[in-house]
Amino acid sequence: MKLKIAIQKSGRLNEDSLNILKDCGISIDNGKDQLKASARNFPMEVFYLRNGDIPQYLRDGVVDVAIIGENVLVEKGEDLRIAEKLGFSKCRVSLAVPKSTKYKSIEDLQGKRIATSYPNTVESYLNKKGIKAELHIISGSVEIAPNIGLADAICDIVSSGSTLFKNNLKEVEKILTSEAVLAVSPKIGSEEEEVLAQLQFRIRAVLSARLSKYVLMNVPNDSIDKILTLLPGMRSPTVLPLAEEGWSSVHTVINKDKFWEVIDELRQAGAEGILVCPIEKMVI
Ligand SMILES: Nc1ncnc2c1ncn2[C@@H]1O[C@H](COP(=O)(O)OP(=O)(O)OP(=O)(O)O)[C@@H](O)[C@H]1O
Ligand SMILES: O=P(O)(O)OC[C@H]1O[C@H](OP(=O)(O)OP(=O)(O)O)[C@H](O)[C@@H]1O
Ligand SMILES: [Mg+2]
Repeated sequence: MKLKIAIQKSGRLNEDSLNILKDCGISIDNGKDQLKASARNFPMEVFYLRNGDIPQYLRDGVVDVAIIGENVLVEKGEDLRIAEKLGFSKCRVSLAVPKSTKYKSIEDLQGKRIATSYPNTVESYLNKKGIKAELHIISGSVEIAPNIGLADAICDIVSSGSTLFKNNLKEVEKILTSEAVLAVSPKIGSEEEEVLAQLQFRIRAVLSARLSKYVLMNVPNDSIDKILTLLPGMRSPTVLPLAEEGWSSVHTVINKDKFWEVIDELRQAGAEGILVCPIEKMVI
């Protein structure tokens, strides 16, 4: 028995999906043109598929789990269960109009033409707002549509906003936010569920580690109390005496973003020789 997992064959999610499996200690025979590969050291079989086809494969039980953009689930797989959010490929799905359009509210889209690759997502958003519009479904390069007279507005993925900017468009409504997720087939068997639980355990250890840093610093003993109040997110830091009298080494795990917020205060409080190290795995 093997857990069948789908990942995107090529595109935005492919590399990060393979990386997270690798960080989970799972090595996959990497045949570039293969559509299916086996893991060497974990009961898993990998299927390389188009992101957009994955919800149907999950529903049919062709695969047990998949790494997929949350936005695709909203569009085509609202019935499917999300087991884990994976923290990469963060983006949003938004409505945008030409910069020159005077836009006050969603009412301005009443009766307008909207180009999109995500018709269900747009349709349900507009329905909720009581707006009727004409949808033009296109599969790519959506942002070009207003410039060639095909549409008055678009709905597509936005990340940095540079594609909108280059096409003279402005974002006017944020419909949803998305990131890569691990989605589960409703037909998954009980043995496969057990493997999935092992996989999730590993994924959580990898994701926690990615968010954290191991920090070490030398601190004069009379500053230890002050330093400990500055270090957020720790339960119990380790304090060890240095060979030099009157000094200690303080070790702790810290959220990687928090570190920059407190670095100046740590130094002012007397911390020296601060080391920030990556953590490979973290089991909480
Ligand atoms: N610019 C972006 N920044 C961050 N994430 C993105 C961006 N564009 C797309 N994504 C996310 O990556 C997923 C895959 O996008 P990509 O463009 O590679 O494939 P696709 O054309 O949607 O799918 P398919 O595999 O069916 O061809 C999207 O569903 C979305 O969740
Ligand atoms: O806000 P930005 O950072 O510019 O990202 C948004 C763009 O990224 C995606 O396209 P992608 O590059 O995947 O090309 P595609 O249309 O061929 O899928 C998406 O469809 C947007 O066009
Ligand atoms: Mg794309």
